Amino acid sequence: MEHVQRAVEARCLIVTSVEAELEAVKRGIGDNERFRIIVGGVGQAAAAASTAAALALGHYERVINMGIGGGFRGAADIGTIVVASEIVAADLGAESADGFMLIDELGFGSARMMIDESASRQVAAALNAKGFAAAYAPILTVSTVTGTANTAEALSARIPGAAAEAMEGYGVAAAAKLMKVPVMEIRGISNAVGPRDRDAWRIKDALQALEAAGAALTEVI
Ligand SMILES: O=C(O)c1cccc(C(=O)CC[C@H]2O[C@@H](n3cnc4c(=O)[nH]cnc43)[C@H](O)[C@@H]2O)c1
Repeated sequence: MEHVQRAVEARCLIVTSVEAELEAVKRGIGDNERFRIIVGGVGQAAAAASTAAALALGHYERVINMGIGGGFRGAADIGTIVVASEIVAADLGAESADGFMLIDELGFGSARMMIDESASRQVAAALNAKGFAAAYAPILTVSTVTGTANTAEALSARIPGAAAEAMEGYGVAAAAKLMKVPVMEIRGISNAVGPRDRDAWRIKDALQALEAAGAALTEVI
């Protein structure tokens, strides 16, 4: 009888913004066919389009948005990792005389995307067990990198407990939701959220954190 050997299908789709992030995650994951990593571009629109296209063309059990991100002071230091407990579109809404209104208040769905809680908690725990500081907390998706203390404070007040911000999570999560696939977001922290100082970004530290997160994924997923 003819023996038919099926190629191992990637079960998990990982979406980064740029090539350097992909390479860092790849170093952590190693030669593991269960994971496929793509560069989805910067910003929610690029990330959503790339993720939706990949999910339409392949079968995946889960999607993970990974990359570097800004950490809120007192919640996530540079070089640490934040695993999202929820993904929040923090600047999607409307301004009013009474303050900012998230899309929930406008009646257009929710700014909050549920994540795969069990797997996310396990990844954070696995990282902490290995000595890498990993918080399990809300990650904000913003269209503009925060560049002032005022905006950092406003975002912290808007979403209590937020530990990090980045620019793609909500877009990836929107595509995953459409395709009914569980989603996660993991960020290696490169900079503090607040007054803009690009020279102070520690990208190497953040990419090393991402590498550790990639390795932890192979133990949990
Ligand atoms: O210059 C490099 O070598 C380099 C290497 C890896 C990544 C980058 C990026 O600039 C990635 C852009 C990506 O970063 C996220 N990000 C990082 N910090 C913040 C922040 O404070 N607020 C919002 N987003 C942040 C974001 O998701 C961008 O897509 C450069």
